[in-house]
Amino acid sequence: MTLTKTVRVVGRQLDAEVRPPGSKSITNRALICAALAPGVSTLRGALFADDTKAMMGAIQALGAGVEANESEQTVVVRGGGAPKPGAVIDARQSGTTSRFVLPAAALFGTRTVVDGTPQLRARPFGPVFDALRQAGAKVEELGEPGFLPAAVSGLMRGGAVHVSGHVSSQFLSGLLMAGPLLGDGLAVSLTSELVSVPYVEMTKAVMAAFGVRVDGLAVPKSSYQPCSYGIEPDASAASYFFGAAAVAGGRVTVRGLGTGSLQGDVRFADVLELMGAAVTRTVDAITVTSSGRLRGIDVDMADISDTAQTLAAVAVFADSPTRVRGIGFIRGKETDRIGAMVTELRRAGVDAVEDEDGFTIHPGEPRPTVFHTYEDHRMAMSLALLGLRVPGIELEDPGCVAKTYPGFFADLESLG
Ligand SMILES: O=C(O)C1=C[C@@H](OP(=O)(O)O)[C@@H](O)[C@H](O)C1
Ligand SMILES: C=C(OP(=O)(O)O)C(=O)O
Repeated sequence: MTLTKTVRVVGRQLDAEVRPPGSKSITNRALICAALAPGVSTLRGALFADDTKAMMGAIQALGAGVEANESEQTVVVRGGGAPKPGAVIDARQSGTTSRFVLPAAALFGTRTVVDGTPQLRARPFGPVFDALRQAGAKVEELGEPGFLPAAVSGLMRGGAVHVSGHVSSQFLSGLLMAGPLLGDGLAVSLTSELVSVPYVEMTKAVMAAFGVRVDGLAVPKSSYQPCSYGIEPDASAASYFFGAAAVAGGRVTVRGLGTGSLQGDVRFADVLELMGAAVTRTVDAITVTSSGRLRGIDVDMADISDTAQTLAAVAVFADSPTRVRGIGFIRGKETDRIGAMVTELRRAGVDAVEDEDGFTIHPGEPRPTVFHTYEDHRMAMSLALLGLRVPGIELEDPGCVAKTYPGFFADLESLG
């Protein structure tokens, strides 16, 4: 029998504050930069979840010392080491870990194997393999061509490389982070339009905190400096709490995220504003207030696609259809997120339509449903929002949220 989680309906207007755990994306960038910085760095406010534990294991395999203190949310990293011959990295389910660690591993010339779960093995890696070869590395594709597992070896020299942008921005971010340690530096050109653009700005900002400058997409040869680095809460995680205010009505404040955030996904609050919610922002908090009455919108989410499923759940309760565009590439994430979301909403009786580059959600009254979650944390966290308003919503395999947010259901229940 599958273990399920029943979501409790919120019977009154919300009035709550929450501080989600640290950003997955910033934690995994800071771990890579700290591993490449000779000396001791301290990361504060780090995320402890499956994806970041995968990265902690990965940088240890690359020779870094890692002292993690989960209750304090700190990670002390001794950087500047090197992998031992025969190193094997298990990136688990984590796209960021695998795509960031491949270029970093190729800096050492030691043969290193990178692999992950069957789900990660089904996600695309061809663009980073090609780019590493252009920079002088040897890449062995040990399974299906273009997919994990793979082994990198041979010393990369760097120089000019071309990489596609339309599949994932993580290829570009991973290359940039390895760039300063290459003999010839690195100058990347994109061969197709970049998705998830704010994540590349985040990459540059974290590199800058560790003393490395990026000019456009060129990284001159330089070196990382160890530092003490504070990590803000996860903005994709925050989208579920903003969504909760929109769905249940009332007010939710997310602490620790504000006008200076490094994360594009804070813009999910702007999307709810377009739907009729009120949003206030300070340097340290974002508050979403809603009457629960929402209008449908037409929106491009190519920059903030991790929040597209959150919007799909919210859009069910709007008074007109919502069309989301620009996110065809999310079919290659933990699951085909467009197909999965449309399938599940339709199972609940909602008129949801799959488009090539997104979906359209028509207003509806979902019926009690046990939702499949497709081993995708964002399917579980998004569909949970329906349960705040509709009785009888259950989620299969609720433990899948551990990929980025092990305490999600406790925090959701803390809202009221
Ligand atoms: O660089 C990052 O930290 C991420 C980039 C995005 O992926 P894509 O660039 O593949 O869209 C996002 O979906 C992922 O959760 C984290
Ligand atoms: C797509 C995601 O993760 P990743 O690509 O890092 O596995 C996500 O967290 O939604």
